[in-house]
Amino acid sequence: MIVIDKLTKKFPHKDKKGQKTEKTAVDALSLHVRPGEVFGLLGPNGAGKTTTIRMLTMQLKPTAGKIAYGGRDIFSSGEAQRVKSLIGVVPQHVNFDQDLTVGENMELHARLHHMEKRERQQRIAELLNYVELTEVINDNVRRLSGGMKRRLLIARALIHKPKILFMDEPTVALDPQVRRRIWDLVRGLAREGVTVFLTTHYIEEAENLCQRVAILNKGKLTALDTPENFKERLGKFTVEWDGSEGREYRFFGEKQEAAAFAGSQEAAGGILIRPTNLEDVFIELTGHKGGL
Ligand SMILES: Nc1ncnc2c1ncn2[C@@H]1O[C@H](COP(=O)(O)OP(=O)(O)OP(=O)(O)O)[C@@H](O)[C@H]1O
Repeated sequence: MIVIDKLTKKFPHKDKKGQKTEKTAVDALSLHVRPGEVFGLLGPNGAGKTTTIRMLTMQLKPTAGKIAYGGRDIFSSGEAQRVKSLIGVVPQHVNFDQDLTVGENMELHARLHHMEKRERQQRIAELLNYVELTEVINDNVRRLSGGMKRRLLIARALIHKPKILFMDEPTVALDPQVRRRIWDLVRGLAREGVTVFLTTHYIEEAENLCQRVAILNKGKLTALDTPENFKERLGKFTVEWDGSEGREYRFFGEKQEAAAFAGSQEAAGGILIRPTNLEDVFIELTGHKGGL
């Protein structure tokens, strides 16, 4: 179980006049993630997602608050090694050793985890097979496509069989086909009992992949629920039409209510009744359009 309690990060900041002040990137965030869950942290740019992941992966110390895995505070003394073996990290930006091959990059990471030679070789072969990169084991990492690099990042993060996998924007800038392949990999991991904590600003990703989603806005937890419950709470049916300032939206619990409302708006252009999606929820809660 991941327990996050009033987690806060403030950075030194200079205001417009050049005066020293502080910027709160993460503001008293509290939530739990269950073992084996795929949990999504969704939010617009600058919401504090990366800062949260960096604290969860011990790359950054919180200003206040607590993080515990299996009931133990990750920042208490003597915990670093336990946490390192418990977690795997897929960073937002590719950070391979550019002069090495795919296999050598994996090998380097396995050595960092003090794995023995035979175990290393076996695990590297198994993982490259899992992410379908066996054929490029001897290629320099520079030669990989964006999607292949992402899959290699995932394989590398799994080298020591972590119980919790953190993924920061795992499919950013990938085409939809590659994105779906990565989603399949994540689902497979969850089936094997790995807890996956991911950040994304792709609504579709959260909706398709995550059992529960937390919406972060300006560092604060705005809402937390399953994608289904979010949609149900807003109203499962959406009526949208061309208003005076762009598209307008109304949400309804029952299809008949939506149809009756749409009927009463006959004069409006482009009227449409459709199922509510997580993007509608996101816009209602944050005022931002997602996926940008
Ligand atoms: N090292 C830092 N020093 C100062 N401010 C920072 C630092 N890192 C992040 N911030 C600020 O904290 C806020 C949250 O940033 P963060 O990168 O966590 O957001 P994000 O939700 O991951 O955004 P994106 O989707 O753009 O990656 C932003 O206002 C950012 O400018």
